[in-house]
Amino acid sequence: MLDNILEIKDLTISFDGFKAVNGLNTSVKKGDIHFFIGPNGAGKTTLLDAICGRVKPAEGCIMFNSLSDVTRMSEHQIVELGIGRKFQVPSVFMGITIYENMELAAVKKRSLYSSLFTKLNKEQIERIEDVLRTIGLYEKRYRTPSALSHGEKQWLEIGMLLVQQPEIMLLDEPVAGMGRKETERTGELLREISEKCSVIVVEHDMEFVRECADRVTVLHEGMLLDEGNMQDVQKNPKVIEVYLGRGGE
Ligand SMILES: Nc1ncnc2c1ncn2[C@@H]1O[C@H](COP(=O)(O)OP(=O)(O)OP(=O)(O)O)[C@@H](O)[C@H]1O
Repeated sequence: MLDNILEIKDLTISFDGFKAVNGLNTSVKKGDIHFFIGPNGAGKTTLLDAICGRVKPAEGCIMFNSLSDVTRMSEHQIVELGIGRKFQVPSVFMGITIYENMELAAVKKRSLYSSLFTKLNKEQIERIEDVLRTIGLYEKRYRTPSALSHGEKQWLEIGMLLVQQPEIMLLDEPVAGMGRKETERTGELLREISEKCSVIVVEHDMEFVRECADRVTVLHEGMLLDEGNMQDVQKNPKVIEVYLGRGGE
């Protein structure tokens, strides 16, 4: 369907015969903030790994814009296609300024070596400044990232993805370690981002999911347990059981 940016069809991912994702069918709509939730080991991170090409499935496909099956593409090709991922492990360079980090990210599609010797054009400079304002770091742009709070560092990483103008942004627990205020600000940021780009989030913070999600998919043992808006999903007895059964919320 045209309003789906991503369609996951019969996806199975095995590790030595163990199915971390098992016959999954779901889709992500253009412009949605779509959360994947579920207890530990449900297969959420493995799914993100498959979308960005880190792992290859045993079966099934992941269609981007109904045209390209990303499971047949390399990680690099998937980035080129417009799917960007923020990992939990930080990827900012601490020894250069926030602005320089953004510059590198803006030309990242080339090699790091050529990035260092490429002058940015006017459009790229404007884009960097726009993104710096969006993530609230414009005033601090000439400082190094070490001066930033935990939340601000996360926003910088989100900004470094955003400046590459992806069509889908994949975020793995973006609010882990943040306080309430920073979490709320992250929610507002994702809302703003979703006007231009679909956002897929793996998350354990249920309050954040409630505040932010357009749509939620609940995974359990690699399979789809429920899907819909958070209000309905959290009432589903099967969903309550898998969370309570594991000492979750
Ligand atoms: N490279 C791997 N080799 C073997 N097993 C793996 C590998 N990666 C993940 N698994 C297993 O697949 C299952 C799903 O893992 P995954 O990390 O996707 O779960 P998750 O839902 O992201 O969990 P969490 O919320 O704890 O991060 C787990 O049982 C995990 O041990």
